[in-house]
Amino acid sequence: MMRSKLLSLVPCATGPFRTMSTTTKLTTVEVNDKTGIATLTMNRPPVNGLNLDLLRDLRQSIAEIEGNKSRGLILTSSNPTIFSAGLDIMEMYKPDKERVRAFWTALQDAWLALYGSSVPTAAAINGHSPAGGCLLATSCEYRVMLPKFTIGLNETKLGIVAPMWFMSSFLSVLPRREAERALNQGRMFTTDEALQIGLVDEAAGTKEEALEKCAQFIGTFAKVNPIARALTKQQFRAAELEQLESERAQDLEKFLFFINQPAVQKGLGIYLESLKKKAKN
Ligand SMILES: CCCCCCCC/C=C\C/C=C/C(=O)SCCNC(=O)CCNC(=O)[C@H](O)C(C)(C)COP(=O)(O)OP(=O)(O)OC[C@H]1O[C@@H](n2cnc3c(N)ncnc32)[C@H](O)[C@@H]1OP(=O)(O)O
Repeated sequence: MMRSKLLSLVPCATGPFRTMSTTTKLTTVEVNDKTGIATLTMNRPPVNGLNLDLLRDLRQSIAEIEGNKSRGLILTSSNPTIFSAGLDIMEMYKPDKERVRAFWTALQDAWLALYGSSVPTAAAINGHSPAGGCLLATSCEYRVMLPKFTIGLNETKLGIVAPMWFMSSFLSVLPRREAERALNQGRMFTTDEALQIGLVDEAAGTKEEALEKCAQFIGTFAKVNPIARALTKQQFRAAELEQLESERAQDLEKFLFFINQPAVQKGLGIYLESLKKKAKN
């Protein structure tokens, strides 16, 4: 994919300074040359639905951030009210056989890249973050969320089951008892509830404040040996990463089998209709 490079002047909390910015249609990477922190912004209107292209783009941007020696990665959204609406249901509803395989493989790749990233990661959750959106946020090491939005793994409410590795990310943030209950209920948490339970680490009043708090978190590693930090993080996350790495073919087949069940297709169709009806009103 062609990626246009440009240098731009952007305002930020500590004043305007130069950032190196790489833009594709679906994500933007901006590296602040003072802090060395990269901001990875999802930009797929209307709701940052995670489709094949966005997932591939995310993975490519994560690799680029690791390759350019950034000091950390902040994941956020260009949409002022939606971090990500999760997986694009259109990829799973009446799917094309080859595309849906590529889609799930791209999701596995994106998760492995983000959860296993060697750089410190934080999510500035500047909007709603259901299901796959929550997966991305909980794959990061730190979360800062803006008020009056919701976050959670709501899969059971859609009649689908969050795979084990979705649960792994959730479990790396929440105590097992809370995680199990929330997943079984398909519960969406408000910002206040998420803060209270520990699903997010901090609340912020504005996106700028959220980005600043994420940068402060990444700054806490300034005096830590980066190789020791990265290896320590990898050791913590190795079991979950290895599990998906070793079972990804079976995971794909399980997904395909599940998603092709007539009852699941029917449920997704009804859910899509309800979303579209709501959007019209
Ligand atoms: C035994 C083991 C078996 C293992 C099998 C594994 C199977 C597991 C498979 C998958 C796991 C699934 C993970 C997911 O992420 S599923 C997606 C879940 N997401 C949601 O439920 C969110 C749905 N969306 C919303 O709640 C809202 O849209 C919102 C809060 C994000 C934003 O609200 P608002 O700003 O009011 O926008 P609209 O609702 O009006 O939406 C605008 C537009 O976008 C469409 N849309 C919204 N979300 C999605 C989506 N996730 N996918 C596709 N399209 C979406 C919506 O329909 C509107 O469209 P329009 O009418 O054409 O404009």
